[in-house]
Amino acid sequence: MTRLLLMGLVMAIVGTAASYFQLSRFLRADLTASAQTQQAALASYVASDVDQYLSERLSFLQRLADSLPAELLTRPGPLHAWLLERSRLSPAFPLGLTVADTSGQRVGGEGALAADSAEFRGALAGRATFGKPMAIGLRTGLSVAVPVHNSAKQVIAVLVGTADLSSASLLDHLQRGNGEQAGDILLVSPHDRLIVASTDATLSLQPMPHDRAMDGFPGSGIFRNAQGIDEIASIASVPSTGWYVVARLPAEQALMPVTHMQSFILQRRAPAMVGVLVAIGFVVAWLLRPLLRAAEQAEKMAQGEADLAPLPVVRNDEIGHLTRAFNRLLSRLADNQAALQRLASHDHLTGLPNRQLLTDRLRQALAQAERHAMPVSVLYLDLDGFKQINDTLGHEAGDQALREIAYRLRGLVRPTDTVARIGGDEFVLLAVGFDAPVHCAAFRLAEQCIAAIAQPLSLGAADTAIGVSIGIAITHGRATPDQLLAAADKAMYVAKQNGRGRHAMAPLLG
Ligand SMILES: Nc1nc2c(ncn2[C@@H]2O[C@H](COP(=O)(O)OP(=O)(O)OP(=O)(O)O)[C@@H](O)[C@H]2O)c(=O)[nH]1
Repeated sequence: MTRLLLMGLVMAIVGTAASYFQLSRFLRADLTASAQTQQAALASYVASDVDQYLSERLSFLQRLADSLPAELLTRPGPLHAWLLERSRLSPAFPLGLTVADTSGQRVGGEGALAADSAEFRGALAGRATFGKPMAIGLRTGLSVAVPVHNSAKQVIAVLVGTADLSSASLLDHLQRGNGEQAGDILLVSPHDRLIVASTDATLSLQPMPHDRAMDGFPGSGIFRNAQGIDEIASIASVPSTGWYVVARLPAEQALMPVTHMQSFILQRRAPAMVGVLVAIGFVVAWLLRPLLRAAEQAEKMAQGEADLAPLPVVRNDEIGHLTRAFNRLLSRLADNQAALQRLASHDHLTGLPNRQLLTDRLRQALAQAERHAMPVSVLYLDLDGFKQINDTLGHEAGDQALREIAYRLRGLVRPTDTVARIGGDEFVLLAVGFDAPVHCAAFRLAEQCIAAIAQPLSLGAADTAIGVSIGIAITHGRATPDQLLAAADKAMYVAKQNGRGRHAMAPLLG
């Protein structure tokens, strides 16, 4: 039963472990794929939003440059007023609008201006150019420079607008895209190796860390970041600036349902498993109880502590079948035992009790005789001239003669008396409860024996006659079996010496 329970336990553990690992793997793959899709959509949405935000500002600035009256370039006051007026009309460049001549000298307006900056040089070369994001106070500023042309399409000045990248509108885009989920979105300038903006404000304008996502790996995947944490990240580019947007989410966060499912399995399945095991234990114990009882009973029988008796058949199942088969085996064993006992206590030729059984019966008879003051008589018979039958007619005929004589002797006594064969041609009759006078009754029985044995025996072709000498011994119980038999044997010798075919009486024993 312990082995069955152990087997059940192992099966339950293996089943739970298999479902634990299979479900975890399946759920992990599923969640990773859906998180990657989600991050990819988010990154490209934010990237196109940022691109639109910057393109709008660029084209607005270019329109402004194109509408700038050339004569204002020589009149700083009115130019300044013109720029202030445009700033008021549009919040696109809250951190300043500045006009510089081709040597980089500010002509009017306010805000960042650097004659050696890439954007200034780009604009001088006739290209609208984005500058490097920079901190302006607590804000993140981005300078955009566009050329101002004269009617001959020559660059006569540069208009620089400084947009606010930390402005609510840009962050709104990022935060709205980020939604409820943890993780963050970064706007990265690979050229400047700089984080331009992030939903995590502390990362804004920080140097770009070195990891695969940040290095511009296109598409989506699971990456290990600079802190050694696995992230599900997607990258989408912002074409107008060459920047890109990284939408990233800690893998642990994305795979939270896997952790929940695992703890659910461990917390719910473990008690259920214990319950199932207890139930299995009870059922197995109920099923095996008859078998255990039968085994116990059989063990007692084997040890000799209980009699060989059929086991009760409790149920009509396999165990009942086994119990019935065991009972049949038991019955055969009892038969064999009885046959063995009979062989040990009976003469195999005539079927009469042998000397051992005669001695037992004598002991019982003597004990009873002593208690009830009853006489016990023993007649010791030895055939006369039996050897001659063997010698003349053969051993087989001798056997037949012995069987016939045994049969005749049995017919002379009561069922409670004993006729035993104790030697080759020696028989003993044990008779109890003769009427008084006992010796007369014993004589009568002896004469009946002599007469019965004298009857011709049909052995082979001719009838044969045989005689018998009989010694009689009588006691009232105060002799041992051996003493009684020895006395009867001695008397039988007297009968032989007196001429055979007769009986003689031993002196009365106590
Ligand atoms: N056929 C047969 N003969 C047996 C068996 N057991 C013993 N005998 C023979 O019985 C004979 C008994 O010997 P005895 O008692 O000396 O023979 P007996 O001729 O009766 O001699 P007395 O008693 O002096 O008359 C022997 O020849 C044994 O071989 C048996 O089981 N079958």
